[in-house]
Formats: sequence, structure tokens, C-alpha cells
Amino acid sequence: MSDKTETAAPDRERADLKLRTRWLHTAATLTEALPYMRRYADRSFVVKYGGHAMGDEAAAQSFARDIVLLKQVGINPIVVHGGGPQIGKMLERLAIKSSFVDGLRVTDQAAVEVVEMVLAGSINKQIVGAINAAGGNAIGLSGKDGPLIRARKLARTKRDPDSNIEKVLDLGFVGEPESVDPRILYLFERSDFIPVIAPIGIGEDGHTYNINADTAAGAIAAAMRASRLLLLTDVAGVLDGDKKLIDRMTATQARAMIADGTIYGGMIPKIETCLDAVDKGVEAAVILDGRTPHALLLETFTEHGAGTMIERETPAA
Ligand SMILES: Nc1ncnc2c1ncn2[C@@H]1O[C@H](COP(=O)(O)OP(=O)(O)O)[C@@H](O)[C@H]1O
Ligand SMILES: CC(=O)N[C@@H](CCC(=O)OP(=O)(O)O)C(=O)O
Repeated sequence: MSDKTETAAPDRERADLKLRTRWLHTAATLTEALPYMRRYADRSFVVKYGGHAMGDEAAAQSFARDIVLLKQVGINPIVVHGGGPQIGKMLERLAIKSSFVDGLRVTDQAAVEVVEMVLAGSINKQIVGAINAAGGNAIGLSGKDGPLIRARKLARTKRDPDSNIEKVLDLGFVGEPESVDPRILYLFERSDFIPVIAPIGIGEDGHTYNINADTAAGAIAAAMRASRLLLLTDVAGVLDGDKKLIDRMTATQARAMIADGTIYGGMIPKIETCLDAVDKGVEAAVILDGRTPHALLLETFTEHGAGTMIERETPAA
């Protein structure tokens, strides 16, 4: 009995010490984050949340909490989401065939109806619900609201390797942003509400256009002169030839890696979006792993950051 009492006191002390160390650690983390909070206060961060990054329930909740935290400390997060895999599943269920050209979904009339239903309907509302459940106030929009995104049909050409003739490809109702009217987004800057945007645009012809979510996020970031464009995907960032993560790269490096094939497939439009965004005034664009817990917070509030940052080329002196 007396033995028990004698061991209980040191145990309690050890537990107290552990707790105190944890609190000190939390305080240190907050202090470390302070300069970043001050630097980014009132600045816009456009966060593209990809369909692959959405992953499981826990990842979605972690993403939602991070977004709420960004808003809480005075940053203006603008979420633009994808949903490629989810659109694919729905098209399959409805037995509507779809194919891809250079990472873009060829979208006919039947497909575009499904794309809008999945993106602006179920996925948009899932993300809005997750952010609201995490204590935020999210509002779902598509590029047709406002209208935020006026789209034009995407013109794609491809050189036929046999004849060497440039052929025009018809991708159906795939669009690219012709213009972005950011006025609706200014209203969110001055409120507690967080916009969550589905990458759909409206054409001059009155048609609904399916826009690649990276492209839509880049155009919105440029129109908002955002401080950051953050693209959440399902890899750690841009990997070099030895599969090692590159933490910073310039436009020249990125173009060389596309030319030598180290960057390929879905990473090409992502990099092109980043290069275009920094060219148009976004301070920096980052490609990072949306499956890593709190990737957004690590990137925003720590010196180390996360993923690959693509920076504007500084002109030679
Ligand atoms: N150099 C590279 N580093 C990292 N990923 C690359 C690279 N080149 C190509 N990729 C591919 O790009 C993919 C990310 O693009 P994508 O699948 O379109 O993402 P998302 O669905 O998130 O938009 C990676 O999963 C990887 O297969
Ligand atoms: C034209 C085009 O390809 N649009 C995409 C839009 C969704 C998207 O981009 O989603 P992820 O970011 O999850 O890939 C599509 O139909 O899949």
C-alpha cells in the first residue's frame, strides 16, 4: 500500500512535466508562426484541392480545419476544387464514355451535365459541409455564379507524328478561362465567409464549360493577385530524376525538366499553371501533398515549408 503511494507521486510529476512540455511546445509553435501570420494578414491564398488529394474522411477533415485556421488568423483562403476521379466514377455508373487528351477530359453534352452535377453539386457541398463542421462559414459557388469565370472553348492542336501536320482536336465542352471577374471574391475578403469554387465556366454562347481545376485556380489567383497559389495533389511535390523532392524551382528549371521528360502527364498542366500565375503577379505557387496531415499549415507557418515552390525568375543583374 505504502509502496503504491510512493510510486504514484513521481508518476504524477512525470505526467505533469510531460503536459507542461507539450504546452511549451505549443506556445513555441505559435510564436514561430507569428511572423508568418503578420506577413500574410489580409492576403489571399488560392488553394486548389484536387480530387485525388480528397482521399479519406480524416484527410478531408484535416484540410477543412486548416482552411478554417487560415481564415481565423486573417488570411483570405479561396478554395477551388477538382473531382476528376469522382466524375469518372459517376460517368461509369451512367455508362457515359469519356477519354482524356493531355490530361483533359473530352467532354460532350451528356458528360458536361454530369461534370456540373458532380463538381458544383455533390463535391462542392461535401467541402462546404466539412469546412462548416470544422467551425468555418463556407459558401459554395461555381464559376457560373457572378459570373466569376467567363470561359471560351479550349483550342487544342496536336502534330500528327506520321504526316507532321498540325491537327485541331475537338475536346467538346472543355473550356479555358477567358476572363475572371473577382468582384464577388472581394466581398468574401471583408467577411467571415470562405468561398469554395467548382471549376465550371459560362461561355458567350451560353454553354457550360468544363475547366481543369488547376487552370481555374491559377486564373483566380492571378485575378486576385494572390499571395500564394497552393495546389494540393497526391505526390510530395515535384520530384527530380532520382525521385527526390525539389523544394524550390525557377521557370527555367521547370521548362528544362518538362523538355527532358522528368516532368510529365498531369504534372505538366500543374507546372504551366504555376508559371503562368507567377508571371501574372502571384507571389509564389506551391505544389504540395494534400494527403499529408496539415500540409497547408506546414507550408504557410513554418520556415521549412512543404512541397515544391515555383518562383518568379529574378532578372539577371
Ligand atoms: N516530376 C514529377 N514529380 C512528381 N509527380 C510527377 C512528375 N511528373 C509527373 N508526375 C505525375 O503527376 C501526378 C500529379 O498530377 P495529377 O494526377 O493530374 O494530379 P491531380 O489529380 O491532383 O490534379 C503525380 O501523381 C505523378 O504521377
Ligand atoms: C477539362 C477537365 O479535364 N476537367 C476536369 C475537372 C475536374 C478536375 O480538374 O479535377 P482534378 O483536379 O481532381 O483532376 C475533369 O473533368 O476531370
